[in-house]
Amino acid sequence: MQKQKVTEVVLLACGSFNPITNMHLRMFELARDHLQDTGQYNVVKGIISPVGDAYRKKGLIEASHRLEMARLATANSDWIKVDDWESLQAEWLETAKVVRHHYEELHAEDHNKDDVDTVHHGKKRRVDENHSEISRHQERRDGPKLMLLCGADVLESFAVPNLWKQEDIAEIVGCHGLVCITRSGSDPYKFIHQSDDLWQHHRNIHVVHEWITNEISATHVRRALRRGYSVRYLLPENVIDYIQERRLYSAESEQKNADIILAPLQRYTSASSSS
Ligand SMILES: Nc1ncnc2c1ncn2[C@@H]1O[C@H](COP(=O)(O)OP(=O)(O)OP(=O)(O)O)[C@@H](O)[C@H]1O
Ligand SMILES: NC(=O)c1ccc[n+]([C@@H]2O[C@H](COP(=O)(O)O)[C@@H](O)[C@H]2O)c1
Repeated sequence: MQKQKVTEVVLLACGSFNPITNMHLRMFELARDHLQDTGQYNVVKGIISPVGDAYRKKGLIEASHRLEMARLATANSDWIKVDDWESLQAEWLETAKVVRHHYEELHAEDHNKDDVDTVHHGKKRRVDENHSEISRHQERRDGPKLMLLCGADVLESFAVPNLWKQEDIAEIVGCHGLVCITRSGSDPYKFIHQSDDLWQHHRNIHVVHEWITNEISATHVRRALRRGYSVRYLLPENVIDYIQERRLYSAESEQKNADIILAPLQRYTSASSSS
């Protein structure tokens, strides 16, 4: 019997992580179990990429703190790492660009090994050229695949008018892959079924059903913190200590960016809706 080829996978989670919660960590475990159960994949690394301050979401505290909390939360993990590249960018970056950056990093060694002009230089090119380059590259190489890891709310946000560029969704889902964790109130299977664009790539979308309904969200955690309620068991202990020592979340911190009339994402969406 022919042995099935096992592909190495790196999981990338992008988000605010304001703050990181146990659910964010659990997402990685769920995704790894699910992919490895198929017998087709071996998950070798998880990357947490907190969004930069320029995202200007209401209540978003400084990236330096969000990074440090994510580092504390993953200190005991031998496979989940925190990456600061996205958070250090002066401007907000679309997720497709973050995925591209990490894909390039992963394959940088390969690129150095040969002279072939690959996606490494794709940054300056049009996105469709990038797509075919990534596909060609993936066909040629045995290197790890990069998959975006997210909750079902992010998948469903693909349908919010002008929030995501179609070519970005095609690049993320079509060229790389998506692992989506169910959240209560979401139905990712139905969502994928109803979208012709996503259905085209449905084999690249791995839906992981979280049977232990878990609605820990950073919003709930911040709310509890500013009301002085316990958040024990929702976040790692060392993250709670970090927050409490610095009094990071308060009514005041929740008002951060509240006066921003056009946050970068809205600017981008209104620009693309008028073009
Ligand atoms: N309870 C959950 N179940 C499944 N996915 C989750 C859950 N909580 C967060 N995620 C996912 O984690 C990723 C990063 O989350 P992010 O910090 O941006 O969102 P969040 O925890 O929902 O925060 P907020 O409440 O501030 O919007 C996203 O893909 C999000 O969908
Ligand atoms: N067009 C895009 O690439 C796009 C749009 C909306 C959110 N995102 C990303 O999704 C993640 C989660 O965002 P929220 O915390 O706003 O749900 C963030 O990393 C953000 O950068 C990307």
